[in-house]
Amino acid sequence: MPLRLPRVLPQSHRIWTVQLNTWTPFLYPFLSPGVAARPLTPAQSLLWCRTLSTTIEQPESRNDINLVQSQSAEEAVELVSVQQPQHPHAEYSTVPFVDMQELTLIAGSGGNGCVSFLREKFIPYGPANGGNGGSGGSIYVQAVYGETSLHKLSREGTVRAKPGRNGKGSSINGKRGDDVIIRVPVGTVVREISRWDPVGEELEGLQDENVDDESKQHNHHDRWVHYPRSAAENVMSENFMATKYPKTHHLGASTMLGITHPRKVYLDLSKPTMEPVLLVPGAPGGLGNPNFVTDGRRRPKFATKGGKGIRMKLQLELKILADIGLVGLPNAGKSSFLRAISRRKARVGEWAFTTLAPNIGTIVVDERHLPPPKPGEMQKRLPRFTIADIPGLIADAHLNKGLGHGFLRHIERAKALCFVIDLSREDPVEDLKGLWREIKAYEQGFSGDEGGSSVRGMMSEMSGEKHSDDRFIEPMAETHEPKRRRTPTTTHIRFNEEDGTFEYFEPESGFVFSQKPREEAPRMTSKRWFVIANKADLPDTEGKFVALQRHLEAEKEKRGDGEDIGLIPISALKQEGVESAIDWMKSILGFL
Ligand SMILES: Nc1nc2c(ncn2[C@@H]2O[C@H](COP(=O)(O)OP(=O)(O)OP(=O)(O)O)[C@@H](O)[C@H]2O)c(=O)[nH]1
Ligand SMILES: [Mg+2]
Repeated sequence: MPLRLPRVLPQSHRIWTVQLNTWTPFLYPFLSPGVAARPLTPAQSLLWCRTLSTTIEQPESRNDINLVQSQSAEEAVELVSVQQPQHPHAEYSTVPFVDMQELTLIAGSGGNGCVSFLREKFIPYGPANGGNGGSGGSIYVQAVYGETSLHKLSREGTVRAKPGRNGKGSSINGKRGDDVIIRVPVGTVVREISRWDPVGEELEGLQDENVDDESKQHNHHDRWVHYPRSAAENVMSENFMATKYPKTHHLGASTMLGITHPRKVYLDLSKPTMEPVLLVPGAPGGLGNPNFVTDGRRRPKFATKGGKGIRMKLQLELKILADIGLVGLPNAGKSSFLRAISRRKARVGEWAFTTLAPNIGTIVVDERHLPPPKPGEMQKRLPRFTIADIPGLIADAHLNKGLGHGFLRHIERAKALCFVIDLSREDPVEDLKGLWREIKAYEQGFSGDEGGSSVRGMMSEMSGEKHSDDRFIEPMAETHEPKRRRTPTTTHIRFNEEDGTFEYFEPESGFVFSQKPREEAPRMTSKRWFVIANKADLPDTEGKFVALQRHLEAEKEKRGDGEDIGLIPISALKQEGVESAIDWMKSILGFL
């Protein structure tokens, strides 16, 4: 009878040590060319089975690791190479991550005006009563908590607002087209690339917000109007148009856009926005024939067509907001460290570039148990801070080596940088210097990828600008959905003017939290920073730690401000020393 081998081993019997000479040829034939060509004989298969049944089972906890290690010197040697944690796949977050996205917006076209006359018995030539066309829907953007990536938008490519309906007889005006609100994560920068009038020609004569021109930067907000939704509606309302811009109806949508957005759109949504902010206004509707009645022309037999919706191409760039950013070479143990100090299940692997997208871990500073809120009261949120783990940097990352240094944008606004250094590497001091070189190259906007550099330079120049009305937001909402209501909803998030906090409702838990708005972030090289010397559990790392210590003392001398640069030896794997690392973070962020 042929021997049947189990195809998948049960989880509890995962192999930790194996006798290479018996099963390697079976799984990895290329490792042993002599045996590779031959299939296993039943006797060999039997031997392989027996080997499996006598292997050491995967320990369930770290204590078990120690137990197993202490069994015998020989087994311990074999275990050294395999004692890395094996996290089940289910632990890893699978939410896709997109931090750069281009979008084309198409505002709604206006409905046509109607030609109609009153028809009633005994009134042979009734007056004109054609309704106006409804204006097209506008497109707005709103930054909300609860969104973490631009991936929902990446499915879209083009966002269209609904067109206005045509006017009807009996003076019935056409319905307005529904608006669209694009919801983006807090930390998104919105930048206009180009806009087209409905005929398809690019609009000219628009001035870019140019970083070279310093005077422009300084009073950027004095001259640059970003309309919150209510103001935008006012601007677009018929009365406003009729009184201030009587010819707008005839000039069409591009004139309207020229009024609402005289310059290219540049929005730095580093805080939640109270109201959706206007990106492109819907085109005005056409006028019905009563608008053209004059003394000499009592019964005009014409009306105007609605304007065509304007198009705008945008670039959205997400810069995740975290209080502390982890910077390190691949494999330094950044994700292991994040795992050790927070509940974030970041993927850990013994190969470079395990992390391909940023992970954010949250640390609750004070673990007190807060009593549930009394009826009508809000639950206060415990003080907390966030840490961003980004993919590793390698030397010359700014020349697009490895994953490049683009992920640094996610820690650009962090309050402090935490360098994670691997003590098992040859020269940790040189590693630290290399990381600084990359950070400086990033700050100078130097990038191997041509397209990104100027944008990045521009954005880092402009980051930190304040935006006006950031008070009410809706978290956890659909990325964009047609908005039927005309007034913004204010139930989910409220800005508490007294203590300067945002209070917001978390639908899942039913709790209401409050959070302080973020302060301005310092530039990369002027941020506070400290070093975590990881893998201190490995032998022969003391000398390297001392060398690192000397280097930082010399740096402190150079800086001359007398402030210590933190250097904390830890083992992220064994969770040793991580408490001091957390304390250091707390003190930097002002929690201690
Ligand atoms: N001995 C020892 N190994 C560690 C320690 N911390 C992490 N490691 C191992 O180092 C390897 C890399 O760990 P990761 O946390 O994935 O490193 P990373 O810096 O996130 O790597 P990338 O995501 O590739 O940039 C894994 O095999 C870890 O188990 C430690 O304190 N001691
Ligand atoms: Mg990682």
